[in-house]
Amino acid sequence: MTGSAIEVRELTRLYRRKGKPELRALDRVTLTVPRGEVHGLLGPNGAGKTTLCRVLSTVLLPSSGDAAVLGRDVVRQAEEVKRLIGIVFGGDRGLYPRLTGRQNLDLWASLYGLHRKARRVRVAELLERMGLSERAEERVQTYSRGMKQRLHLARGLVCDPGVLLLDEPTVGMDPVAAHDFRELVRELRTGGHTVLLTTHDMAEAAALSDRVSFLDNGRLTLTASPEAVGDVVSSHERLEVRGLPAALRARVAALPAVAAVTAVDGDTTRIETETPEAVRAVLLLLVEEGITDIARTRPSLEEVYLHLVGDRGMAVGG
Ligand SMILES: Nc1ncnc2c1ncn2[C@@H]1O[C@H](COP(=O)(O)OP(=O)(O)OP(=O)(O)O)[C@@H](O)[C@H]1O
Repeated sequence: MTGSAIEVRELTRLYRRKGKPELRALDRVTLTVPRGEVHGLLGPNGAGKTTLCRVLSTVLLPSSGDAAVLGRDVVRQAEEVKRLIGIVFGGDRGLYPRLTGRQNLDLWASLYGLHRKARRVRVAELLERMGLSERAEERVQTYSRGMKQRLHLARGLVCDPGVLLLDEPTVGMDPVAAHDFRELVRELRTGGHTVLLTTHDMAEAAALSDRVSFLDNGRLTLTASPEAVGDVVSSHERLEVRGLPAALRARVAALPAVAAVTAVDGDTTRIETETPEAVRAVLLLLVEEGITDIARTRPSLEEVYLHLVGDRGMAVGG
């Protein structure tokens, strides 16, 4: 395979389930992430993001297709791949709560075969970088979620990996902790690391990523720069109209490229459109019918994301 950081070709992963048909968690996924890129992998719950991370980190075997990290095949060269990647999961998984922050990192570094002296230096350096030095001698169970997550990131960086897999790293964090964490990811990118960031937070992906991909039901539906995602956003608009009679509501809903017409409250109707022409057509019709109480707004990134993935994406932001 090529010199890309991550190269995935026609990757399929099935899960066998008792008494049910096999579940296709990844369905012929093809993705190339060049070295030094922060790549956002977006998708609703169950889209297959974690499965892809697991295959890349050699924990799960592909059912078919290929995946390589820094040119090493995840199946045939699994041991090499393990040394080239760092994995950071959201939540509490993988930390020992009764050990201190320093002990956790030291343990991890010893698993990577770092000797005592090198370990001490590396662990101190990472604690400092993550802003955890002051609390390093305290048990992890006393840490806030944001601190745990920074410790996770430090753990992922112990072996100075070329490729970092961040799986929902800011899930459950308060906004300040999430902001600080994102700053760290930006620093990593400046330092030349390649990052695959899985998230269902579209705004986070857009803020951090050079490119983003959308995974839905195991299929990769789109890979684009966040700016291009912005184009998707700007082609969607939302009108909020007061006093729209039911008969007129039905006529609006029947116009081409009108995505949704929903009641917001007793008197307000929300009309979502997918093209600039649709906005014009709706406005013309409303004005013709004497309806003038209309507000135009842009949907949030999350809302566009919902459009892309449908109601399977209802857990967005959750
Ligand atoms: N060990 C397993 N056995 C059977 N099905 C599984 C297993 N692990 C995951 N799945 C299923 O595979 C699909 C993809 O799951 P995966 O965890 O990769 O999604 P995800 O995008 O990471 O979701 P989330 O955002 O909820 O973490 C889901 O339908 C899930 O229920």
